[in-house]
This record gives sequence, C-alpha cells and structure tokens, in this order.
Amino acid sequence: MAEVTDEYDVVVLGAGAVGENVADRASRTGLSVVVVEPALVGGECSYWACMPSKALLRPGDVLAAARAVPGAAAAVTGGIDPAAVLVRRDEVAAHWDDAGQVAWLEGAGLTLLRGRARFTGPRVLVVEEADGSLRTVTARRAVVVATGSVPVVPGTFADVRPWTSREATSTHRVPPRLAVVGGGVVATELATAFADLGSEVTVLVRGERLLAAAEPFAGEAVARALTDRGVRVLLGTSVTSAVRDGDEVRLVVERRATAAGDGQDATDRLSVDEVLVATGRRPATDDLGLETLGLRPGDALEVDDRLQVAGVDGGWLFAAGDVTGRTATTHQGKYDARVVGDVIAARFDPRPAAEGHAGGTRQGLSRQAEAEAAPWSRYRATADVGAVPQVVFTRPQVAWVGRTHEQAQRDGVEVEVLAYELGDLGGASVTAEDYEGRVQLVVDVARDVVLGATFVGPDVADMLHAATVAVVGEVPLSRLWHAVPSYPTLSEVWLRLLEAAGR
Ligand SMILES: Cc1cc2nc3c(=O)[nH]c(=O)nc-3n(C[C@H](O)[C@H](O)[C@H](O)COP(=O)(O)OP(=O)(O)OC[C@H]3O[C@@H](n4cnc5c(N)ncnc54)[C@H](O)[C@@H]3O)c2cc1C
Ligand SMILES: NC(=O)c1ccc[n+]([C@@H]2O[C@H](COP(=O)([O-])OP(=O)(O)OC[C@H]3O[C@@H](n4cnc5c(N)ncnc54)[C@H](O)[C@@H]3O)[C@@H](O)[C@H]2O)c1
Repeated sequence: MAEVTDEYDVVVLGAGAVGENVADRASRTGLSVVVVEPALVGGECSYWACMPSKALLRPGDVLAAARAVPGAAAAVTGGIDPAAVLVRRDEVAAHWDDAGQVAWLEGAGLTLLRGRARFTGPRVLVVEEADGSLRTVTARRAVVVATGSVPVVPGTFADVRPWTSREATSTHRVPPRLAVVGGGVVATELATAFADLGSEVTVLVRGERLLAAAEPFAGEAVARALTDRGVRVLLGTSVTSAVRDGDEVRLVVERRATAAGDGQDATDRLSVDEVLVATGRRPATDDLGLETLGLRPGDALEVDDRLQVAGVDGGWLFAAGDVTGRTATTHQGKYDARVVGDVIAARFDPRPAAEGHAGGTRQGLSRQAEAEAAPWSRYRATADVGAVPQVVFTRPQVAWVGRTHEQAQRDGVEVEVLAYELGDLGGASVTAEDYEGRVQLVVDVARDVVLGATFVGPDVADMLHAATVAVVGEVPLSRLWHAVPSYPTLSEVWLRLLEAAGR
C-alpha cells in the first residue's frame, strides 16, 4: 500500500526531452507540476540516442570534409582516433550524469519525483521509488504521459544478448565485426559511425532499400556510400538463426533472389562480435496501468491535435512524444510538448478571471483562445501532419520534410517533381571537389506550393529548415522566387529548382 499521498495540478510521466518541455510550458500560468522519472532526467535523446550518436558521427564528417578540399586534404595525415571519439562521446552524453538537467528542472520551479509511475485509476498514480517505497500521486487537473519508446527486438535475437541502440551509443569498445539488422534511421546512422570507428560492418536489410520512409534516391545514395566505404549492405534478407558462442554471434541469413542479384536465393553464414538490432521502436506503455483507464497496455496513446488522448473522458489525459506513435524525433516531440503544455496552462489557468488573466494571460495564454483554437494556433500541433522534418546524419546526410512523391500520390494530389543535382552549383564546387548531392521538391500543382522536399549530400542538414518554412508557410513558388539565396551557397539550389519549374 502507498503510504504517502501527494497532489499536484499536473503530473508528467517521463523526464525525456518531451516531458521536460511539457512541464515547463504547463507551469507558466502557475499550475504546480511534478515530473516523475525513474532514470535519467533528459531521457533517451541526451544519453543513448541523438547526442551520443551524433558525437560518434561527427569526426567522420569533419575528416571527409577536409579530405574533399585540396589544400586542406594534405593536412589530414591520419584516420579517426576511436579512443578519442569515445572520450568526446562520453562528454557529449554528460557522462550519463543528469545533474545539469535536474538543476534546470528545479530552477524552472518544477518538482522532480524519482520513480516509476502507474495509473491506479483516472488522475491517480502510484509511484514506486528506487528504495521500493510507494507514493500515491493525484493530479488535480491533468496527466501527461511522455514515457517514450523502447526498441523492438525480434525473437530470433532473444538469446544472443544483442546490442540495441543503447549499447551501441554508450559502448566503450569498438567491435571488430558488427552486424546491423534493419535499414532505417538507427541502422544507417550507426552503420556509418561504426564503419568510421573501424568495425567491419554488415547491414542486413529486410526490405529492398535503405531508409524506406524517404525518397528512394536517398536510400540508394546512402547504400552506395556505405558500400564504397567497405560496408556490406545486404538487401532482401532475413536472419533465420542467431546463436551466441562465447564472444561471437553466428548468424544464418537468407537472401531473396531479387536482392541477391544473381537470380537465386542465397544463404549466408556470418560470424560477428556484436549484433546491433535496429528494427524499430514501440511505445513504452506496457506497464503504465492503462487498463485502469480502459486503454490497452502496449498500444500507442492515440492523440488529437491538442495531444489529448482518445478514448478517455474528462479532458484530463494527454500524451506527447514517442509514446504517441505520432512523432519519433526529439524536435517534433518537443513541438508537441509545447502545444500540450500551452493547452494545459491555458485550460486550467488557476488565476481568477477577475484579475484579468483568463482572457489574455502571461505569454498570451488564454482559456478562451484554447477552447476556440484553430489549426496553426499555438494550441494545435498542426505541423504533425504533412510538415514533419527529419534529418539522418549519415554520410551523405539525408534530410526531408513533408510529403514524399509517393505519399503525395497516395493522397491523390496532382504534383510536379522538381530535382537538381547539387554538384552542378557554383557553391558545390567551392565546398568540395566532386561534391555529390541532390535536392527534390514535390510541388502541389493546383496550389503552387511545396508539399515536400528532400536533400541528400554532405552538410545538407542545415539546408532543410528553409524547406520546412516553405512547407509550413505554404509559400507559393511565385513568391519563393523573391527569396534570393546567396551566391555561392548550396542554397542556390532553390533558384535552380524554380528555374526548372519555369518561374
Ligand atoms: C539511436 C537513436 C538516435 C536518435 N537520434 C535522433 C536525432 O538525432 N534527432 C532526433 O530528433 N531524434 C533522434 N532520435 C529519436 C529521439 O531519441 C526520440 O524521439 C526522443 O528521445 C523521444 O523523447 P521522449 O521524451 O518522447 O521519450 P524518452 O526520451 O524515451 O523519455 C521517456 C522517459 O520516460 C521515462 N519513463 C518510462 N516509463 C516511465 C514510467 N512508468 N513513469 C515515469 N517515467 C517513465 C523513461 O525513463 C524516459 O526517461 C534518436 C533515437 C535513437 C534510438
Ligand atoms: N536522426 C534522427 O532524427 C534519428 C536517428 C535515429 C532514430 N531516430 C528515430 O528513432 C526511430 C526508430 O528508428 P529505427 O531505425 O529503429 O526504426 P525505423 O522504423 O526507422 O527502421 C526499422 C527498420 O527495421 C526493419 N525491420 C523491422 N522489423 C524487422 C525484422 N523483424 N527483421 C528485420 N528488419 C526489420 C524495417 O524494415 C526498417 O528498415 C525512428 O522513427 C527515427 O525517427 C531518429
């Protein structure tokens, strides 16, 4: 039985990037907010995902950039120093110490409760603290679930203690031979990183291409680049057996004829030092007591544009981040966090209307505006549909926003596809010898606006935001013509694309 009972206006489950942002925004009209977190404040992104993975990838980018410029290339006299990379990775991951983020959280006036929360009924949770003691926490107004996601590990790998992204991003050892199972974002980024660090990498892809969510040319470019760097990329595969034998894992891999490219099915036997399973993630809702709310454990928490959970009455339950299955990146989860935080701060504004707060409160938060909010207001996560950016930090980088050509066609929109080879730009010839890259826009013909954009090439990550602004702003191509990119930058591709469109 729980011995202590606490009450707060708002309870946030999970102190990942999303939970932190929800809590900060929700507290802005004076609501009391507690954040419950059993592990590190900062969540997956800070310690086992975005930050350490990018720290592993950055040295390879820097070396490649220098090697591509005569005059600088000769200064590169060595390769990557894996030990130094791992030391810097440790620093970027704050040595898995959350003191800095705890200080921020407390400085923002939020309460942190270390423990794992489960619902026991509507607005009531029991929190198990590290010492096993139980505490009942009641939310007077709202609960936000931001418990993130966990890796999916297919049964084939259950007995071989495979790496997931957690072990890969926090390792202090570079395996001489690494098999990577999967062809998505985690697989391609970490295959790139470990190839840079000196592992002999084999990528085992179930589908016919890498990065299946992106335009096909993106995955093809990444596969080509990995192959050129000595990585084996095997498409159309399935791992039928995985057995650990001491320090080694033995895999049996079946390849379909089409993918094997030789007209025959093939079976490969592969011995590696580690297997990284990168076969996707699922929402962390298994053990949240969702059944006490009439929801099914294990399912994603389905939300609307206010991030309010469907199927629960009373307008008190919200969710944001990976747990919703609606977003799978930190940036988009934080966007949703800001929306739900503002919805809660406004809807449950505790200050008396007589003091003049309800109609126009701090930072413009307003109960009435929240109730009547339209798409694209601060209270609706409108960009989650059709305007989501994603950057994959492979080499070449892949960055896209909005709809791919295939998605637009599926949606029945008449589109024109504009493409340009980045290497043909003046800016590219300055950036690197033999710069290779490509940009593609998907344009809605009837409305003359950009629905989607894909960039592939070295250093394209930061070019994406211009496209995101164009997509979100629904800027007509005729107006984009007046957004003049500087010469000689890679952004001049916008000019070339508009010329290709006949503007
Ligand atoms: C290898 C890798 C690299 C990535 N790189 C990028 C990138 O470069 N850019 C990007 O935008 N995204 C990236 N992502 C995705 C990004 O990490 C996630 O989208 C993001 O971490 C989701 O944040 P979240 O707050 O929803 O969940 P999380 O960060 O997972 O946080 C959830 C928190 O909830 C806590 N929790 C769980 N159960 C309970 C409970 N019962 N009670 C209380 N607390 C609980 C957990 O301990 C955890 O701290 C990457 C993902 C991976 C795997
Ligand atoms: N740079 C970034 O923003 C970044 C980096 C890493 C991860 N993430 C996020 O994390 C999420 C998870 O990434 P991910 O790469 O794990 O998932 P994913 O969904 O991108 O890719 C999963 C891959 O595993 C394959 N797969 C699924 N089941 C399989 C099975 N049983 N056997 C073999 N292959 C199988 C799929 O075909 C796919 O290629 C992504 O949605 C991504 O947005 C973002």
